[in-house]
Amino acid sequence: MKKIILLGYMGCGKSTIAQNLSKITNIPFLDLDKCIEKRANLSINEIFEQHGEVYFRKLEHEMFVELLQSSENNIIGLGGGTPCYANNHELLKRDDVVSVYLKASIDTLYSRLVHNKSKRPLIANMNEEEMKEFIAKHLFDRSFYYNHAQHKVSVDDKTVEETVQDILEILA
Ligand SMILES: Nc1ncnc2c1ncn2[C@@H]1O[C@H](COP(=O)(O)OP(=O)(O)OP(=O)(O)O)[C@@H](O)[C@H]1O
Ligand SMILES: O=C(O)C1=C[C@@H](O)[C@@H](O)[C@H](O)C1
Ligand SMILES: [Mg+2]
Repeated sequence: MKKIILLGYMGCGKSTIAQNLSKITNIPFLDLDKCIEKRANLSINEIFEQHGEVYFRKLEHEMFVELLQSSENNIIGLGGGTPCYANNHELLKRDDVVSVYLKASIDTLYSRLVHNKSKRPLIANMNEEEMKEFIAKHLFDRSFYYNHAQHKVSVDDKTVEETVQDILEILA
């Protein structure tokens, strides 16, 4: 069975959707951010603060490659930036994976992130106006990489269950 990779911008629902998909399919879920935190014994925020983003991106790439190398069946939820560094986007095209971009609009992302930004170091210190502009520009830059996924699922105005159903149809 192929590994299932969920990707997309911060707050698009990778962790939430992957957990629910995992319950239905009985395929174990691995969250790349959580794997990195465990390996470094630090939170994502602490890694950024103590070692900087470049160090984080290196760890992120190594951990992603390691997860892909394991023979276990998994659903892997990537970090929001994973496809955009270290040529990770090329790994989304591999024959032994099914990669799905959870595509969310700027408004959807903003409304999900605005009250829930403290654990996300890239936006933690922004006010609401700064955040909206940041998301718009950042999403534009990152879309090139996200679009390397094999499949795209729009998550706007959908419940968790509806998005999970869309992914099950891709996997069928
Ligand atoms: N229909 C929905 N689908 C997914 N998440 C939703 C939905 N409606 C609300 N949410 C909320 O949006 C947030 C999505 O956050 P989640 O941590 O799953 O995103 P993420 O893509 O993993 O972000 P990050 O890249 O920062 O890890 C959660 O708080 C979740 O409860
Ligand atoms: O979008 C990003 O670059 C990030 C998203 C999170 O999942 C974490 O991987 C980290 O906060 C960086
Ligand atoms: Mg997540």
